[in-house]
Amino acid sequence: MQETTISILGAGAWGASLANLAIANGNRVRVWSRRGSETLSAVLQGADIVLSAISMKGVREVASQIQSLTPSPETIFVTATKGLEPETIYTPSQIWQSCFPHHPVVVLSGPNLSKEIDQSLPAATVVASRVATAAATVQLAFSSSRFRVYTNPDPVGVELGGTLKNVIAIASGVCDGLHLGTNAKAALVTRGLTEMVRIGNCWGAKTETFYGLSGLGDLLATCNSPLSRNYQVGYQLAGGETLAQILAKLPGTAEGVNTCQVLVQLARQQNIVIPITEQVYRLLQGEVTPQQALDELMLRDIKPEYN
Ligand SMILES: NC(=O)C1=CN([C@@H]2O[C@H](COP(=O)(O)OP(=O)(O)OC[C@H]3O[C@@H](n4cnc5c(N)ncnc54)[C@H](OP(=O)(O)O)[C@@H]3O)[C@@H](O)[C@H]2O)C=CC1
Ligand SMILES: O=C(CO)COP(=O)(O)O
Repeated sequence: MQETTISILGAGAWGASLANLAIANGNRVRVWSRRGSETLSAVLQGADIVLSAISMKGVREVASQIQSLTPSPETIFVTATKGLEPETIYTPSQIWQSCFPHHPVVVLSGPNLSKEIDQSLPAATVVASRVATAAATVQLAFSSSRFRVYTNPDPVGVELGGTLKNVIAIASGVCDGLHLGTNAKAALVTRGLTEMVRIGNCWGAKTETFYGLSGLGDLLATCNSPLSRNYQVGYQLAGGETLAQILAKLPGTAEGVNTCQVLVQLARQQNIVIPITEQVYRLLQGEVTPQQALDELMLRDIKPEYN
């Protein structure tokens, strides 16, 4: 296998898992963390691929720092973050691309609960870019018998699948926490996917992308797994804990909490109908109880399934 030099930014759960996958494939891998001893400049030296697994709140800051280091024009930037920037409503790949307009940017996203990947359980993911050769390079660097990597030409669609499903995963945690049953869960996930497509189309994402691994695939994984931090937030809200209590003890980042706020702001500006996301927002704000949110959704005006 061709040896590639990969610099991974962020030594959280997902950064560490991706580093291990890349090392196992024989790549030269360096990991940067703001808490570590190595400088960003040293870790980026000679990198063919710079992969960011930084949580949303740190992406802009780190991308700006790298701008001043003028990386080689061949460097491929890969983003594995699943969130939205509140001030600009940019996705992480849009931030990277705006900071590095002449570099290829690749999105890596899929049903990839890091704890399962750390146990070497099989998983699949998607690497998406407008630059097909860049996606192929990343595919080759990460593909193995336990991690199957597909390419895709719709980066924003792939990225939004991973980002938008986090809000539905919170709702799914509530659904299971209230013991609403399998029919309710199926309805929630299916109508959640409809909301994801509706929002995604505003960004110009392709509808079909949401029916792939990075959309439906990741939706199924996170809506059905207690390993998902977003699911855990919903489950614990259903148990009567406050958001502040839950976040204080949550292991790592639940991006869906901030994503939900950004989506509601966008939907209100652009008249997009996203009732599940609206109810998750109201629940996170403490404006409704889980039972009230459920009643609001069930008692909406009756309508055709598609319109
Ligand atoms: N865990 C998973 O299963 C998966 C996670 N993701 C996505 O990957 C992203 C990271 O998730 P995860 O690793 O689980 O989260 P963690 O909370 O475990 O790690 C977040 C990482 O981001 C770093 N970070 C945050 N803010 C800054 C900043 N301002 N400057 C530098 N570094 C910063 C943290 O550094 P520090 O430790 O110093 O705070 C940490 O290394 C999220 O967007 C998540 O949705 C995607 C797929 C799977
Ligand atoms: O995105 C993920 C799996 O694909 C991880 O989900 P959580 O961030 O909810 O843990």
